[in-house]
Amino acid sequence: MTVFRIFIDGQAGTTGLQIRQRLAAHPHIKVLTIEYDLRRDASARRALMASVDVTVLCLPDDAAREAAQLAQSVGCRVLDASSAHRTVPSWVFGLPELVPTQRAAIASARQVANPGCYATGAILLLRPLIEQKLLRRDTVFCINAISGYTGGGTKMVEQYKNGGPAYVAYTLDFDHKHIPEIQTWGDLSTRPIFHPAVGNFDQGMLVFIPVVHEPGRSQALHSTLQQRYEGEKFVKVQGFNVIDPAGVPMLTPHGTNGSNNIELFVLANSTYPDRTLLVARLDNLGKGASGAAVQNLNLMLGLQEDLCTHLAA
Ligand SMILES: NC(=O)C1=CN([C@@H]2O[C@H](COP(=O)(O)OP(=O)(O)OC[C@H]3O[C@@H](n4cnc5c(N)ncnc54)[C@H](OP(=O)(O)O)[C@@H]3O)[C@@H](O)[C@H]2O)C=CC1
Ligand SMILES: CC(=O)N[C@@H](CCC(=O)OP(=O)(O)O)C(=O)O
Repeated sequence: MTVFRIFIDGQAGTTGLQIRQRLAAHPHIKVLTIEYDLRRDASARRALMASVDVTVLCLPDDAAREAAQLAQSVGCRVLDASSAHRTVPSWVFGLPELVPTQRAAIASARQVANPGCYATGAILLLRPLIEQKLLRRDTVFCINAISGYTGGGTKMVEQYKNGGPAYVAYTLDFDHKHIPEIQTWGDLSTRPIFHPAVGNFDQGMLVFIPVVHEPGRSQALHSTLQQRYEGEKFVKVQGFNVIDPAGVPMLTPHGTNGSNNIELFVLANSTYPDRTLLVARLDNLGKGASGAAVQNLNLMLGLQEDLCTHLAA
C-alpha cells in the first residue's frame, strides 16, 4: 500500500489541527511532525519539506510566502491554506468544483492555494450563474456573511474562550482579503462589496448574496446550480425555496459542521419576481479550510477525493 508523507507547517494552529484530526485515520497519508521548539526554525522546516511529498502551509500570509519559498528551494509540492497565493498565476486555485478542468489542474500542480471560507461560498454560488449569463458579471454584488469565531484562528478562539459579543460586524472598509479571489474566480468584472460578521459560536458559516434579475428567473437560477453541481459529493443544492428540509423557515450556520459539505439555497418569493436570495452554508473549518485541504491533498496525491475529508464522528 502506498503511503505518502506530508508536513503541516503551522501544525498547532486551528486549521492545522483539524487537518491532522482528519488525517489521523487516513490510510495513505502519514503526517510528519516538527518538534515544538523548532516550529519556527527555517532549517528544520526545510529539512522536513525535503523529506515529504507535500507540505501544507497553515500559517499567516507573510509566513506562508516565506515557507512557500523554502519548499520551492527543496522541490517540495505545496498546498497553502493562507490567502497569500490565491490569485497568483503560478498557483492553482484549490476549488475542485470551480470548473470541470479544475480537478486535473490540482492533481498535476506543484503549488495549490486552498480557497478562503467565505470565498468558497460566494464563488460556488455566483460562477455558474454568470457563466450561463443569468446574472451580469459587471454587477456590483453585495455579499454578507457570518462565521464562527474559529475563522479568526487561535487568537480569536482565545478571545471567545470566556464569552464574547453575540455578533460583531467587521471589515467595514470594503477591503476584506477574500474580495480578490471572489472577483477573480467568480469571474466578476467589478469588485464586489463584502461585509462579514463573526458570531459567538465556534464553527459554521452563512454567506448571503441577494441578487436582482429579469423577472421570473429565480427558478432558472436554481436549476442552473442544480445541473452544475449534479453528481458533486460535497456540494448540495437544496430544493427551490427549501430553507430547511425539516420545514423550519429559518437558517442556522451549523448544518454542515464537521463535514466537508457546502449547501446552496435559492430563495424567492413570487410576489417579488425580480429578486432572489442566494445562500451558502458551510463549516468554516470544513469545506472552508481543513476539509477542503484534505480534499485537495487527495487530488494532489492521486487518491480517492473523499478520503477522510469529514471529521470522524
Ligand atoms: N481558521 C479558519 O477558519 C481558516 C483559516 N485559514 C487560513 O489558514 C492559515 C492558518 O490559520 P489558522 O489556523 O486559523 O491560524 P492560527 O492562528 O490558529 O494558527 C497559525 C499557526 O501558524 C504558526 N505560525 C505563526 N507565525 C509563524 C511563523 N512565522 N513561522 C512558523 N509558524 C508560524 C502558529 O504557531 P505559533 O504561534 O505557536 O508559533 C500557529 O500554529 C491562515 O493563513 C488563515 O488565514 C483559511 C481558511 C479558514
Ligand atoms: C472570522 C474571521 O476572522 N474570519 C477570517 C477568514 C477566515 C478564512 O477562511 O480566511 P482565510 O482562509 O483567508 O484565512 C477573516 O475574516 O479574516
